[in-house]
Amino acid sequence: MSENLVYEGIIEEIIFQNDETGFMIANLNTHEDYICIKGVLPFIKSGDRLRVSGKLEIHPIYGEQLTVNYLEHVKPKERDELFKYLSSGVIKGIGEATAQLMMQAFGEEALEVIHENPERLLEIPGIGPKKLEQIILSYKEQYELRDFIMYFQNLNITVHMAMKIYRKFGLEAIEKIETNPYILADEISGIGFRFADQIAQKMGIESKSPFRIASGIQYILNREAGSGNSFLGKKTLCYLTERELGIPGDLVEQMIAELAVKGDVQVEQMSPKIDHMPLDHDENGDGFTDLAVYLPTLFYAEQQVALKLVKLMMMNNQPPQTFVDEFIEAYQEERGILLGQNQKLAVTRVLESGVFVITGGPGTGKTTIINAVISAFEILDKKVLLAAPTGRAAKRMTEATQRESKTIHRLLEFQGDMEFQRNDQNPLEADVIIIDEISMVDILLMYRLLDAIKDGSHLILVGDSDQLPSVGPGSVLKEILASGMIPSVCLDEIYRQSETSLIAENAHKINRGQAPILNKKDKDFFFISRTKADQILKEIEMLVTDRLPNYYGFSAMEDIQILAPMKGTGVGVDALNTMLQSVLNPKASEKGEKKVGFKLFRKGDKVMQIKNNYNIDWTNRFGEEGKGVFNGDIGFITMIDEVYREMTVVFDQEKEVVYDYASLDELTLAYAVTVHKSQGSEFKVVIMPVSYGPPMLMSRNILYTAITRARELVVLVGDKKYLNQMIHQTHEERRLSNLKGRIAHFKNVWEELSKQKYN
Ligand SMILES: Nc1ncnc2c1ncn2[C@@H]1O[C@H](COP(=O)(O)OP(=O)(O)OP(=O)(O)O)[C@@H](O)[C@H]1O
Repeated sequence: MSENLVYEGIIEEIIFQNDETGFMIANLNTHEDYICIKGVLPFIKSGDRLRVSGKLEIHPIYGEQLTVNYLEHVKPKERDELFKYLSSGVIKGIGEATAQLMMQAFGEEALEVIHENPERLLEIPGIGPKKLEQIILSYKEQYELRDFIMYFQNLNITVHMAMKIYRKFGLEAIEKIETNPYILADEISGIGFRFADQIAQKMGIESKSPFRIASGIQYILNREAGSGNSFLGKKTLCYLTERELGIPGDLVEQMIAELAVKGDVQVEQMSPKIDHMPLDHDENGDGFTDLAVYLPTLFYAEQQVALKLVKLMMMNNQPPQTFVDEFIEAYQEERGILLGQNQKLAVTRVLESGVFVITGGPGTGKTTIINAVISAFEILDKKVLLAAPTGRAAKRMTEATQRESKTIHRLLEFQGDMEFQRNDQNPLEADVIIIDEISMVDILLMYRLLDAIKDGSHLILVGDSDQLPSVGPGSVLKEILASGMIPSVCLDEIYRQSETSLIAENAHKINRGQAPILNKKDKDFFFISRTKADQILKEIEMLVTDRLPNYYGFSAMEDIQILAPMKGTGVGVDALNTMLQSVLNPKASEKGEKKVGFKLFRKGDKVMQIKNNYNIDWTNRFGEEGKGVFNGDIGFITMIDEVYREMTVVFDQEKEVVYDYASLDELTLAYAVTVHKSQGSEFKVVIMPVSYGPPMLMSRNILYTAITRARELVVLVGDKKYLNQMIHQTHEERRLSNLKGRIAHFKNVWEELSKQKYN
């Protein structure tokens, strides 16, 4: 191993620099020699004097290079050097003439003056208050920000992340973090509690410190929100925090009370009617338990969603019944169809309701009703807007209605960082808003949507309540339906007639607990019996690499999606991805690769974004730019760049996104994905292994969601015993939220108030 070498010199030439990552290659003039240095060297400029240490390595093309592991700025030594430095333009606002005057006025103390008494610069002719401000700012950037980043580098925080911290807190960040490193977890997306905890340990923060406990509680509530829960019972919260932090429970309980007083959590009596974790039951086991603890954002969102739904429901203008009857007649004639009983009811009631929910499985006519409703409102001269939670769902809606449909984020003019241009101050200019795939909308997005809808508008929510719930917290669609307060129609008759398709029919059968029709000649629903994991894997490999592309013409990469109920196990997503990557995109010398933990990415791989990133930039081939890649978006790796430490992914064949290596944890291989992650997407072909797994994941809900993702073909590979198990396992994931209760509460309050008004 080569030893650490130290050099001092002036940066003569910058060969390469990436501002985002801080990575740089430069020539250092040591007066005796030129050394090529490289590494993460943020904010270095030509003319800087540095002391660097690192190891010498031989690059096959560029020869000797020093990989820097430590860097220190050294003040320019000689008068000449100082003048050269000041006049180089490194500090904005100081050019050659000003540098000359500064040297005359302050001599070798010139830099100290900028640093310690910058107002003395006003003595120099040509420097007024405005220029002084510019000089101070640029100097800060040159020196302080550089030291700031070095400070974070020592804590293993990347330049990218350090800049995020700087943008949030400014230079005071260091002081703040030294007082309470957990603010990083609270305030900076991308830094979780565990990482902040490691930093805290490095800094010697005590395990029972109040910051640690407070941050731990917020962490648990956030983690639970990530699994769908809007709140936690206090006992469960105490237990989980105690276990995570390894501290006594009474300290946690005390901190919950303190946080509640400060408004950092919201606490309310838990209703006996809502779901509980086992721990939340009281000793008598009668189900009436202690307190529900919410993160304030979730509490507020739940309250506001309930309130706004009730408001919209209570305020609306009804069209005359004659219009509705005549419209239905005309629509049926125009389309050459006879609407079913429930379909007619849906159209009629949508027109007279402020909020209306249309649910139904595949092929039950949801899109047909959306189209009818749009026509009716347009005849009534109402402005209609359409949206769906994902890009794919919005695209499908556009195709089905021949009208523009946007993602909800776009509709609300998303600005990044959970900021939306459309809100109660600047509501959507529409009389009617129709949202498809509502089962995917979580409570936070629902709140943002409702916030931007004017009182008196019509809101129509369309979806399939048998799909899995949203990835984010809450169970919006199910709770709205369960409240029994918001008008809705469930379409239950299948209209999709097809000689060859069994997908919709089987989906409905499965939903009723009946066995699906399998393996009929010339149909689109197959089951291949294999019992052992390696046989299932082999069969899937053959289908993807040979039979489906060669005999049916499906593209293995674009058309076929493998869905699996779980990640682990012999036929889980991880095992499938390893196998499929090796056969569909094998290693080759010209393909770049990047390993992140256990994950290996290779140029050409199919990948999926696994969390919402509202701030990441994309560009497309038309030069358009935008922000945001969302949980479940699928794309392909087109470039892995070791020098820039970046990976480029193209989503939807057009949106190009560049990922810094530091954010590769937002991606995963996607030859196979979990059924949960596939929600809201559709694929031509779905293949699913059906094998042993935990009962929670071997459920009807998962099977139903998986097969309803397929447009043209479903192939299940596995053991019939487990297929039957899935059809009969109706246990659903339990989510802690109380939208239902709040809707009922606000409706009662509204009715009471209305009565008082008229008495
Ligand atoms: N009353 C009806 N009479 C005849 N055909 C109908 C009727 N309602 C719907 N259809 C037809 O049934 C098919 C499925 O309807 P539609 O696409 O509206 O259902 P969907 O619930 O939106 O389905 P999916 O959710 O699977 O997209 C379409 O071809 C549609 O034209």
